[in-house]
Amino acid sequence: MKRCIILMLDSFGIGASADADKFGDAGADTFGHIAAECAAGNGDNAERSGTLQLPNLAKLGLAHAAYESTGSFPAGFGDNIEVIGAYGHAAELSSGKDTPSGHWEMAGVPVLYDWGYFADKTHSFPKALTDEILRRAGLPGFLGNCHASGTVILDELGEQHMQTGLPIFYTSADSVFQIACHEDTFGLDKLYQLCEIAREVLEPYNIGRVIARPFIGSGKGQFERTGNRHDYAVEPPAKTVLDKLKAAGGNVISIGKIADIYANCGITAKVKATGLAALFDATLEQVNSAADNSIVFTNFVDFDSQFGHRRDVAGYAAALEYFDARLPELLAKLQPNDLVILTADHGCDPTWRGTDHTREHVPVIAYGAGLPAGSLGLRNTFADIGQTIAAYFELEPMQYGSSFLPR
Ligand SMILES: O=P(O)(O)O[C@H]1O[C@H](CO)[C@@H](O)[C@H]1O
Ligand SMILES: [Mn+2]
Ligand SMILES: [Mn+2]
Repeated sequence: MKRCIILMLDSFGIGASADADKFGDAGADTFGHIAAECAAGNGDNAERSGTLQLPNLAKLGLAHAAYESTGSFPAGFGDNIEVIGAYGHAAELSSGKDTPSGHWEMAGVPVLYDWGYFADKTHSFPKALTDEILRRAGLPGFLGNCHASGTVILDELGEQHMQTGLPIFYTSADSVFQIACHEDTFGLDKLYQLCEIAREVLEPYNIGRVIARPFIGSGKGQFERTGNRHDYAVEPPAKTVLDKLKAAGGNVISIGKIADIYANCGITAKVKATGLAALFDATLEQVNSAADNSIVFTNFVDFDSQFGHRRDVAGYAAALEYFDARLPELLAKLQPNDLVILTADHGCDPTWRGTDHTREHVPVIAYGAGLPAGSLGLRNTFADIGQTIAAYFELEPMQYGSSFLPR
């Protein structure tokens, strides 16, 4: 029986990579800075306090991977534990530090071209673009037209949106066109239709994702984004290891955002879940039932969207501790030959300036399938994971990456 369980901790970087300076991210370290802030007493909230405690992740090799990435153990972690997993840190080959690039590269397909970006912080979108979207949607105008944090812009423009019915268009340092609309006053279906129009009109602009950002609430300070977020990604530029397993008759079970991020390519089943707890529950359920030749692939988006982009150190720490506490439940469900991979798609250091992603190494933790415990060292591309998965399922090798599975 062969099953691979991929746990993608969205944004959980473990230290700046050699090329981080090109992104303004030299010194960023999502894991290290969260641990340092917690140890300094700056990571307390209603749910947690004090030093960051991740005993189960550390046992798999997470802290050792961070040590090899940065040259020091994160505060509160050390060499005083027996590591049972194979652990490494991987640099990104793709030119961007965005979610699709990180996910596709992990699955064997780095993005070596540049995405289109809306670089201007204000008046971000070309008039011809927004005119065409509005014309096709039959709307008289729009709000926003800037770089923004998706929660801050709701406080700024949410009420005006409810009064006027005009959608909020915004972007960020990522290759994204985001549309925020109220679920009740604008309507969810109308928002999805608008996003589909935008996806079409954006074709020549080479933008990675259009994202529907529905929200609810009555006014400033009350608005909340809902789990009905939907990402409209372009398709990966080549076949990923997911496509290859699907073509070979295997199962690829998406939990959470995975199917959206791969534009449904290589996916055979989709499970929706919102929030860290529900995503973890859904993962356990699928690990219970997944057949031979399956990938169970979960994106834990909250680390990124709720805490990394929100620059919420305590929230990020609490979420990590929650994930860590539940990890033994997953390990207890594994079949003898199952392979667990724990990784991330980029960093999003909550102590860093701004609200964008950070260019970092990601953890490469592999456990099971007869892999010996110990260091996998620096991996030059996230695609080493995809190549490993291809080797595990005895699929034809991917173009990029080297497998770390013992032969
Ligand atoms: O601030 P919010 O809307 O969460 O946006 C974040 O989420 C988007 C997709 O990752 C990026 O554009 C990033 O800036
Ligand atoms: Mn991401
Ligand atoms: Mn993000």
